[in-house]
Amino acid sequence: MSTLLEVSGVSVSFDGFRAINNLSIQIAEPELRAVIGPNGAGKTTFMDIVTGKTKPDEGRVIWGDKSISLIGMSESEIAQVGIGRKFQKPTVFEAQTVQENIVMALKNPRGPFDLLLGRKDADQQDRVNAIAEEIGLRTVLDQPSGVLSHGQKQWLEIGMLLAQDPRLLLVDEPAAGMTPSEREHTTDLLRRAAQTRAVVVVEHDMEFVRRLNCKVTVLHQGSVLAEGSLDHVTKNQDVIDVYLGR
Ligand SMILES: Nc1ncnc2c1ncn2[C@@H]1O[C@H](COP(=O)(O)OP(=O)(O)OP(=O)(O)O)[C@@H](O)[C@H]1O
Repeated sequence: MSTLLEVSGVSVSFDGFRAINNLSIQIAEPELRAVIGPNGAGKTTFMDIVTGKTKPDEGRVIWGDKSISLIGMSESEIAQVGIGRKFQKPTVFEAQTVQENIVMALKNPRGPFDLLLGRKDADQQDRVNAIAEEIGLRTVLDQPSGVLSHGQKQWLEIGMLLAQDPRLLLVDEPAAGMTPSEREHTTDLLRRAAQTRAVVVVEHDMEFVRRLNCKVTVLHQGSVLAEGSLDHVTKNQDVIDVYLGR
């Protein structure tokens, strides 16, 4: 396991308010990490900084084996180095089938060179099938995405991100609005995805975080308040005071 992402001493202020305050977080590859914390702790802003949406006032964001700085890179450049982000609301193309949605998202869809080189449609279909299998939507590949349940749409969007083959996947509150069995499927899916890549999940639902069974980072006022196993951080008195005890 080596460090994939190193956020170090990062601060950012909005109109004089320090939303992120000397934040340092390291994510390994592969790793599954949960980020929790009270409203306004800076969880979304942390993801905004990693994806280039928000530029920090100070600090370093270092990526990959070559230790490149993500600061100064555009959002699309950052996506291209291998960082995918799933927002809370699913944004699948509802009129398109599950199959078509996954094909559209594939990193290297079949192009003119495939024809020249004699690569077959079957390669692409194998990839679509593998992703559909991984997200549990193999049996609904031909259905329009609009008819899927909320949970299925979330999985499809995760599948579309996996089709991009990211090295780091950032996932914002995946369990929101899901039924208990959909949550269970989602934890299994994320745990599987994190066997070969880094997956960072922001989530408020403690039962969901427990099922993820991974290292947890607790943010508070833009800094790391505690880090370790869920049992370790939930015993921390500061965490109880600012988050769990409320
Ligand atoms: N663009 C912005 N302009 C001004 N203030 C902002 C902006 N983005 C975030 N903030 C403030 O920064 C702080 C951290 O916000 P952030 O959304 O990162 O917290 P969060 O931990 O994701 O909260 P939640 O759990 O409610 O989603 C909040 O006080 C928020 O109001």
